[in-house]
Amino acid sequence: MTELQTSTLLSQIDRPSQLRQLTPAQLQQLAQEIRETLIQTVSRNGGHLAPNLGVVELTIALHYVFDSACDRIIWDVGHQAYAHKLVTGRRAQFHTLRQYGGISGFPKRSESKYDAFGTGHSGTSISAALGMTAAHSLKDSPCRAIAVIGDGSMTGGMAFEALNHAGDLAKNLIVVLNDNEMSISPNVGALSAFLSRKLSTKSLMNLKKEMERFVRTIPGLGTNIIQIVKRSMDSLVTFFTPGMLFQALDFHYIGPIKGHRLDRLIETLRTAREIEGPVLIHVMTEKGRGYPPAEIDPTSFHGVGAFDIATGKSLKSELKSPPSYTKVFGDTISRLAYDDFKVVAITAAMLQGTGLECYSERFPDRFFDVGIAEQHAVTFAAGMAAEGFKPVVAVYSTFLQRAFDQIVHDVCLQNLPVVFAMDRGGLVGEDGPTHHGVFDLSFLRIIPNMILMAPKDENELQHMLKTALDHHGPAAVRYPRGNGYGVAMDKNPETLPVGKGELLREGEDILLIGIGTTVYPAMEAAQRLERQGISAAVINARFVKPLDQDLIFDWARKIGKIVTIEENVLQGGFGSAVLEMLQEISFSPKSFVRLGIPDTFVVHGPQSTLRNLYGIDADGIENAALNLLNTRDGQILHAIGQVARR
Ligand SMILES: Cc1ncc(C[n+]2csc(CCOP(=O)(O)OP(=O)(O)O)c2C)c(N)n1
Ligand SMILES: CC(=O)[C@@H](O)[C@H](O)COP(=O)(O)O
Ligand SMILES: [Mg+2]
Repeated sequence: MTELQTSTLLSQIDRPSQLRQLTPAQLQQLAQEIRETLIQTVSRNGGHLAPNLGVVELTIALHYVFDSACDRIIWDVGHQAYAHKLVTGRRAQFHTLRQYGGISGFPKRSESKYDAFGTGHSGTSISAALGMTAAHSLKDSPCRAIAVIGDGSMTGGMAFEALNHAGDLAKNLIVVLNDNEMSISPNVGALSAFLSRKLSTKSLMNLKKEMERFVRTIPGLGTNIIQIVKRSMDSLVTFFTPGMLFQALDFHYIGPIKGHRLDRLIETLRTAREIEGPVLIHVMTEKGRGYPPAEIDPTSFHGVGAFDIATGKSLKSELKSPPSYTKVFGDTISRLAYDDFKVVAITAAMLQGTGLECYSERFPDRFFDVGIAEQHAVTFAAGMAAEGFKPVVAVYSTFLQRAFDQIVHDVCLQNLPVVFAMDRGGLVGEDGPTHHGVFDLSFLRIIPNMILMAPKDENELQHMLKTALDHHGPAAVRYPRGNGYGVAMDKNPETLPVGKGELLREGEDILLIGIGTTVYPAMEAAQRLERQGISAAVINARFVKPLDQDLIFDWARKIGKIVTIEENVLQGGFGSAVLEMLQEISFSPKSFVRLGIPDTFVVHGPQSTLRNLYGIDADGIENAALNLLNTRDGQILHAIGQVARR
């Protein structure tokens, strides 16, 4: 073996096969260098620090044992793939992590041949790895597929569907269960409790040793009897440990293994590679390992903004900023739950992210964290609604996508009063295409019985939540990632008239109709247009469904030139709804432009950059309005997102 002679080993690793040239001591040193790089980079760019620090040794071991040019390593969620990126040829770009134009914070097939499968949503790795394993077998390929899944992600139904199928297929799949006893917050559920039976495992191991010793002291027992006792003790140990579950699913179970011991990991992975049939390796790791602030508070360091390395403190300005929409949601729902004991809140492992921490402390009996199980969350809510409760499913827009059928079949078809509080609606920023919540207006507005609204600011959010809870059927409120505008908050949340928008500004030349985050930019564009002698009317639609037909038709008829603006895909979204409504009443506007996200997956980058890119900020709306006013009457322009700049 040629040893690499350098103090910075990482700078010499251009491809994973080079890891095999390193000595055990060098591999340890590399782990240290990777940790330093992770801390440095994430402290500047933000990102998922604690999950990544926890899998440094596991990443090295996987790339050491497997030939990742051929074998497929699939990272579940993919928020822990930074070390993988560092050793697979992206070291030089790593400083651009999560930045616009830079490398993604998640595995991405278009970014590297080593990113075997794109991820961002939880629970997909075992299915994908099993699909690859089945494909390899059909192709007669020797390549292996390895799913690396966290204990949190293992709480999702899809992971179990895949395990069930894998046991049946009996192919050579390897699943690495990365157990740090944490989801974003401490992991919940019976499975989690079962997996963490380590103490009992230890005591059972001791018991086993003692029994063996004892049996050997009994005179006259032949080796056969001793072997039988030993074997029964082995099954006893497995029976009372996590192995039992996976063995019942026809997996070979190995573990629990210490996940920061490179030698153990390498040895175990080598063993697993030689086993016929599906194998599950249970690896115990520590979230945040090697950076004390993250070890102490792995939840805050799960995903962080820029921070000071010495103190671990956020570098976000200390200046008082307006409350986030998430905070306003949490405060409002607590208030509404105080007034009405039938209000219950449900999260799918996003306690902090959805702003339910205070609520969960005040109303522990009426709070349910179901694990990373959005589909179950929705049908669970439907069950509670059927019994007269008013469930609020607090969920990121992007994660609700996977519960579409539950919304249709279990909630809307039965017209049950479930409230969907959809945080992170619209462009979320640095997490990128896996996390942008830009489809919800389209996929929810097509479902009968659903009402769907989006607030223009944080004050309107509290009113919409009250409106949703007062409604006698399914209701969805969609709001963005980030802070409100700092507007005055009305003292009490009020019920808004369902299906009514508001006219914010009268005008004569052009009509701007915004929804949610696009309303204030539309107002700003209108002010800029006014300075150029153009009079723009602005409507805040408030509801995507039902639309305020009277208000929109009234102004559409008066002005005839219309721009709709939405932070959603144009396909089937808000603008489409307005067009359909006008067509239904046989009204043809003189010209019509829809601004929104075109038929594409939006990359990662700051929200402001992305909004500008797709022309849904004040600049874009102003430009679109000027372009439209320069066109001949009688033209219906179906703008596709980016509008040509003047
Ligand atoms: C479908 C879905 N729901 C929610 C999330 C948000 N989320 C990202 S990571 C995470 C926790 C994952 O826990 P685990 O798999 O144990 O990984 P760890 O962070 O502990 O390494 C959650 C809930 C997601 N990515 N996908
Ligand atoms: C990986 C994942 O899905 C979450 O950690 C997500 O990145 C959180 O996003 P927010 O930062 O918007 O809460
Ligand atoms: Mg975990």
